[in-house]
Amino acid sequence: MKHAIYQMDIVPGKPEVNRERVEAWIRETVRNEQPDVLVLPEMWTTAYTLKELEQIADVKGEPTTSFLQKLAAMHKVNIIGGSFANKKAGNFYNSSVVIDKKGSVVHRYDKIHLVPMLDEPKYLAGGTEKAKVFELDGVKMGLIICYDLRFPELTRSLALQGAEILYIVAEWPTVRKEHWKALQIARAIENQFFVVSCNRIGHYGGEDFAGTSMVIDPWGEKQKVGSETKEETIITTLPLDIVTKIRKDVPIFVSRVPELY
Ligand SMILES: NC(=O)CCC(=O)C(=O)O
Repeated sequence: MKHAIYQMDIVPGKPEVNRERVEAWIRETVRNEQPDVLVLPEMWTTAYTLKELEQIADVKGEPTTSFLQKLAAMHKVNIIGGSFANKKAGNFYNSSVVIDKKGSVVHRYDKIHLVPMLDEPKYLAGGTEKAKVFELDGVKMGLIICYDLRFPELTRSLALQGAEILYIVAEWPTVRKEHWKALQIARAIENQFFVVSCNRIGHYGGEDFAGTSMVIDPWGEKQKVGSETKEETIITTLPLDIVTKIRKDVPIFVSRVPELY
């Protein structure tokens, strides 16, 4: 399964400009690489311009969802749609969508854990739905958003539902970059799935963002690591057959004794 990850430098508060950039990136990446799955970062339409959300957030997932649906169907490519600020029933959420090659929405997720260090709880409401896996091309997958990475209970639940790939879409600051790297490797090893992350690069609101988007295999080996300083596209093909082999060789899902903890 070939992936293209867009480690994007987001233009703050300019959804139209960011959508134009994403459209051009998708067109070019599909033409050059013919990937099966494209991956975008967290809050890629606006960055963390939380004070401006009333003016620039999506409403009930639009226009971003239709925009991604049109591009997925046109280019026959699956899209892990990163996340975007989204107004629903009077609250703002950090929402993600996943679109398949036909342009159908196969998954929606609102970020459950809001990050205090970037003021999310002041401006956003946390998701209230149980996290679920979804399928693209017959493969079970899970998706979390940035700060969610610190909560192993969430990713374990996705692994127990059968996820073979965990996507992490992020705007993770450089100041905590060692946490970003170590936690992703831990999640891959403890759940024996691939971790594919897409972090933004660049600066906003006094923060530098860490880039270092990663592809980690279920053994914990880094297959690809993005730059810490520049926008780039990371291309990788995941050998999914190793998930079953590793789960057989180190059978943690058989050895668990959840009734004791
Ligand atoms: N956008 C985020 O959720 C950032 C998370 C973060 O900075 C951290 O967990 O540290």
